[in-house]
Amino acid sequence: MSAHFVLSRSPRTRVGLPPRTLRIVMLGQAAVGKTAMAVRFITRRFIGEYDPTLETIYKHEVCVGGDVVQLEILDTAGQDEDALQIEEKIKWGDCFLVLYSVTDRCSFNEVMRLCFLVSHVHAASGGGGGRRGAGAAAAAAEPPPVMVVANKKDLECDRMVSLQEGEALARTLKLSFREISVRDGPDETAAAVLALCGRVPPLPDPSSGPARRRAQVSKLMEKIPRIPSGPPQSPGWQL
Ligand SMILES: Nc1nc2c(ncn2[C@@H]2O[C@H](COP(=O)(O)OP(=O)(O)OP(=O)(O)O)[C@@H](O)[C@H]2O)c(=O)[nH]1
Repeated sequence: MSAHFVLSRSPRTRVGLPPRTLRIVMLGQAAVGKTAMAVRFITRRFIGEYDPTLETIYKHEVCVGGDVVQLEILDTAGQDEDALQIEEKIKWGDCFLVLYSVTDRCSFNEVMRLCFLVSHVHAASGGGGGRRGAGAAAAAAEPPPVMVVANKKDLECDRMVSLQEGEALARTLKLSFREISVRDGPDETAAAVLALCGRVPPLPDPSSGPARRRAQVSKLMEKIPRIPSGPPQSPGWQL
C-alpha cells in the first residue's frame, strides 16, 4: 500500500448510527514502542522519553474504505501480567499489532508466544475476532487479523534481529509483517495501522446477537481509561 495519505473529504457515516468501532490491541514486551506507535498514529508526534505504560485505550476516528470508523486502540503494558487478564484483552480485540524491537532479541522471541496466544484465545472463544459467531461460518473459522511489527529500524547500529528473521517468522506464522521506525516519521506507522484495519471483515449487523455480545464489555476492560483524540488537529488518515 502506498504511504501517501490524504485528508478524508466526505467520509460516509451510517445515517442515524454512530460510526462503527474497530478494536486494535497492541501487544509486545516492554519498551518496544507500543505507546510511541499509538501516539504517533493519533497525533503524528513522536514521544522520545520512556514511561512504562499504564494501560490506555485511545479513541480515534479514521476513514476506512470511505466509511468513518471509530478506532479503539488498547495500548497494553509490556510488563509481565496475569494470564487471565491478557486473555480478556485478547478476547476484546478485533485485530492485533504484535511489536518487537529490532534492537532487542528477547522481544522478538516473545512474538511467537503472543501470536499463538491470540490464535488460541480466539479459537477457544469461537473465532472471528471480537465478533464471535459473526453470522457466517467462514468468519468463525477465520483467525483475527494480526500484524507483526518490527520497530526501531532506525537504530541500525544496535540491531540484533535482521529483516530476514522477522520476515521468516511472519511467514511461518502466516501473518503480515512490517519493519518500521516510529521515530523516523508518521507514514510507516499509519500505513501499518490502516493496512491492519483494512483486513478486518465487516462488523455484524448492530442488532444481531454477535454484535450485542461484542458490546458486552468485561469489568476489566471497563476499568481501563479511555482517551478520546478530540477534534482532528491535522488531516486524518484515510485508507
Ligand atoms: N530510536 C527509536 N526509539 C523508539 C522508537 N519507537 C519507540 N522508541 C523509544 O523506545 C522507548 C520505549 O517506547 P514506548 O512506546 O514507551 O514502549 P512501550 O512498548 O509502550 O513500553 P511499555 O509501556 O513498557 O510496554 C521510548 O523511549 C521511545 O521513545 C523508534 O522507532 N526508534
